[in-house]
Amino acid sequence: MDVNLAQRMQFSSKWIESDKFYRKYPTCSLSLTSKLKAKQKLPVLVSAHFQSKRNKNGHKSVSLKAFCSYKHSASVLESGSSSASSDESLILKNKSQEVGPCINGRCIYLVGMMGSGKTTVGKILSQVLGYSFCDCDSLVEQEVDGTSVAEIFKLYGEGFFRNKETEALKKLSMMHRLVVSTGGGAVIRPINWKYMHKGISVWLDVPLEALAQRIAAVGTNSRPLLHHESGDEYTKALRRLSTLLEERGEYYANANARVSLENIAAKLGYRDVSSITPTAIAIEVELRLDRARDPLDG
Ligand SMILES: Nc1ncnc2c1ncn2[C@@H]1O[C@H](COP(=O)(O)OP(=O)(O)O)[C@@H](O)[C@H]1O
Ligand SMILES: O=C(O)C1=C[C@@H](OP(=O)(O)O)[C@@H](O)[C@H](O)C1
Repeated sequence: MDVNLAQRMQFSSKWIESDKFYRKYPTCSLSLTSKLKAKQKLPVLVSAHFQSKRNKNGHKSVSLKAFCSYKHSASVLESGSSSASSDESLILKNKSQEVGPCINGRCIYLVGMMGSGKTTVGKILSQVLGYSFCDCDSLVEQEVDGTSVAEIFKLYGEGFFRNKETEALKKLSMMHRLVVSTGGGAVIRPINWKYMHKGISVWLDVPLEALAQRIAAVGTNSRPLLHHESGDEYTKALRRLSTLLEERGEYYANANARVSLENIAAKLGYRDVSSITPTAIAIEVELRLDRARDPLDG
């Protein structure tokens, strides 16, 4: 949606700068034509009525009506609606073009608890950055003749899996232009950090309840560390994940950047983190990569 607005806009009864609007509502696209930029000096009051609805596919649709009043007369400047998901994709693409040269081919390691979205977000990021995607668990499975992670745990134990995971991270650390989805437990070994610090690591910090909901929706079969609990899938996942997070929280904090879903929800005005799309999370990862570039330079 392309709505011409003057410099300031009224939104939800408070005044905000148009550039702040982008930061607060990254799914919205507003632009000033050069003609309107010139007209900014006119004493016009522009206000916008903004409505966001979710359609049956779960995609957010945003409609905006912009009003302009000048010398006691008011008129609708422009109105329209658009799907937030397509806006998000565009923002992500634009941000990738900015961030790409800064990260300069370094690998991106996504760390976080099981179910935090490392694979889902990692695939999206790799695509927009023109990187390859690698799932560290899949690499381990390949190394053990296609045996699944759950089977590896059952047949050879966790120690064997952790050694294979370290070997896989060592191999990956010699590569470039990869987005790596690491296993949730990769953070516990200091040697793994030595490898991951060759690239840029980002912690996807997702509240436990949301993790348990996601995992319960797909079942715990592929996640052997969740097998020992009793109860329904949600309770089982929540109980075990909370112990694991207590043990691991400080290790995740070793990452170069943290993307907190609670913070994204607050920023976007969502009550619940489950409304945040993987694309919106990928945008936030790129914003962090952008900010992380200075201390990482050189
Ligand atoms: N932002 C999101 N909103 C809702 N569900 C998500 C989101 N990100 C991932 N999921 C779902 O959560 C589950 C776990 O995601 P996944 O990417 O496999 O996590 P990880 O690789 O960190 O274990 C999958 O079923 C995925 O579809
Ligand atoms: O948290 C963990 O220790 C694990 C997480 C899993 O990966 P995901 O985080 O991709 O589910 C997998 O590596 C293994 O089941 C152990």
